[in-house]
Amino acid sequence: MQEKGLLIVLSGPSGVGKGTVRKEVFSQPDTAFEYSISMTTRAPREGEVDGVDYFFKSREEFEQLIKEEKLLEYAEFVGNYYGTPVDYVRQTLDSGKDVFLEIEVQGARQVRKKFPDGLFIFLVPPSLSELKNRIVTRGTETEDVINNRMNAAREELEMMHLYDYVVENDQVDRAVERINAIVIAEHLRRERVEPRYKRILEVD
Ligand SMILES: Nc1ncnc2c1ncn2[C@@H]1O[C@H](COP(=O)(O)OP(=O)(O)OP(=O)(O)O)[C@@H](O)[C@H]1O
Ligand SMILES: Nc1nc2c(ncn2[C@@H]2O[C@H](COP(=O)(O)O)[C@@H](O)[C@H]2O)c(=O)[nH]1
Repeated sequence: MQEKGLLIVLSGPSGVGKGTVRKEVFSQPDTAFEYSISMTTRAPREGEVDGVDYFFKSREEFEQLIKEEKLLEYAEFVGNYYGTPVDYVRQTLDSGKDVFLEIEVQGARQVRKKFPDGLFIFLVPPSLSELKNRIVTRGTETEDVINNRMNAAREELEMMHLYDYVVENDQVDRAVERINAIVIAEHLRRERVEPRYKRILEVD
């Protein structure tokens, strides 16, 4: 029987660098994870592409997806819906590949209930002031939205004890190294060799 893949959930407060770290993980040529593209009702930011960054949906379309139980989890975050397509995640895990979700904390809690054996990683900033600095510097949010996201961040940081690992995003490359090391260790703990390392065991 095909061994199932590992569900890896990267979460943390808005602006901590989840998207940046995730993009760096996926820019590595030997990455062994499949990224699950989320659905959202948020308007695309400059440069964002439908089907690459998100599947952009109207509120009506999103609520229909909820009704049809097409989402593994969903949450309303600072006025917009975000959710993970369930069929993609289940099919990819069943094919033996690891799936990587980058989602906020309410959604991560829902996933934990459905996938208690998933690997849950919480990304933290070096400090709250650095977190604010990162959201402000990104330049994508209005002052009101920044304040709402900072208020949400304080509550979200209190959830870090619910995760398997906490990773500080002081520098992107260091955070990526830590995440890769955690995934390798988790595969070994579960007595599986991560697919990208199987070649080392191949006999010449
Ligand atoms: N280690 C880091 N050091 C300095 N700046 C960083 C670091 N990681 C990310 N950033 C910057 O912080 C800003 C926020 O990063 P990013 O958009 O990846 O955060 P996020 O957690 O995905 O946010 P959101 O949850 O709002 O989508 C970006 O401008 C990014 O370039
Ligand atoms: N619960 C979910 N949260 C998600 C999903 N996809 C992204 N996100 C998170 O939403 C916030 C805001 O994202 P932004 O792109 O508007 O800055 C951020 O924390 C994302 O990680 C999802 O499918 N489910």
